[in-house]
Amino acid sequence: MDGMEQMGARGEELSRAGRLFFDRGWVPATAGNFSARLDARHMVITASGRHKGELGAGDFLVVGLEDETLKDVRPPGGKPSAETALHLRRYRSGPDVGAVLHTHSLAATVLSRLNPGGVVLEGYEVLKALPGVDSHTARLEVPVFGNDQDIPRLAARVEAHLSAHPGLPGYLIEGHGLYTWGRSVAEARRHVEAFEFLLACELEVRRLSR
Ligand SMILES: CSCCC(=O)C(=O)COP(=O)(O)O
Ligand SMILES: [Zn+2]
Repeated sequence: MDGMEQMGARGEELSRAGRLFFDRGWVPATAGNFSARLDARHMVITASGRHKGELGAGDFLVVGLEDETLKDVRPPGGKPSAETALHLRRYRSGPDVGAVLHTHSLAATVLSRLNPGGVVLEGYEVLKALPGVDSHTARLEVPVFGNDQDIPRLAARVEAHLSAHPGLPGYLIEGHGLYTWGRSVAEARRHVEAFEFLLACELEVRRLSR
């Protein structure tokens, strides 16, 4: 597959994920952003401000992973996601990161506000959909980072934590949403589905236990 075909194929996968996530209520309004690795030096990412349930071929841009220059802007003049630095830093952490997905569900937003020190998920069978988890008895502490409009500064904080805690499959930003990733768009999408299910369960358990 040449570069253009790669971009089209990854864009199509990301658009399908966007439609699913919008239908589930995980990317309201223009919230969320999605990216996929094209090769060792490039990623494709959603343009800023686009409706993630209605993405088409003109809603993606190619960005260099090392120098961050825009390689292909369609339509010309489009700007990459405001949260591009959070994606770039994930790809730079290693070749196993093939896609990065960010959602803004109600559960992720509310739980991250209630638990700024981290959200603990344990006792759920669906935890096994996440990498490195082989039993419902596992205890996953999902870190919560304070929100920040300075995205490169936020990305630096996130990556410092992730490199000190290798194997973490995702994180939350307080009052904002979920970031997760995978080796492919399909794998990252599975991680979004698992996290969103687990976070919704956790919110419901807490609500019913009051
Ligand atoms: C409308 S939500 C505020 C911005 C945001 O958090 C987000 O995920 C979408 O930003 P983008 O620039 O990627 O459209
Ligand atoms: Zn966001």
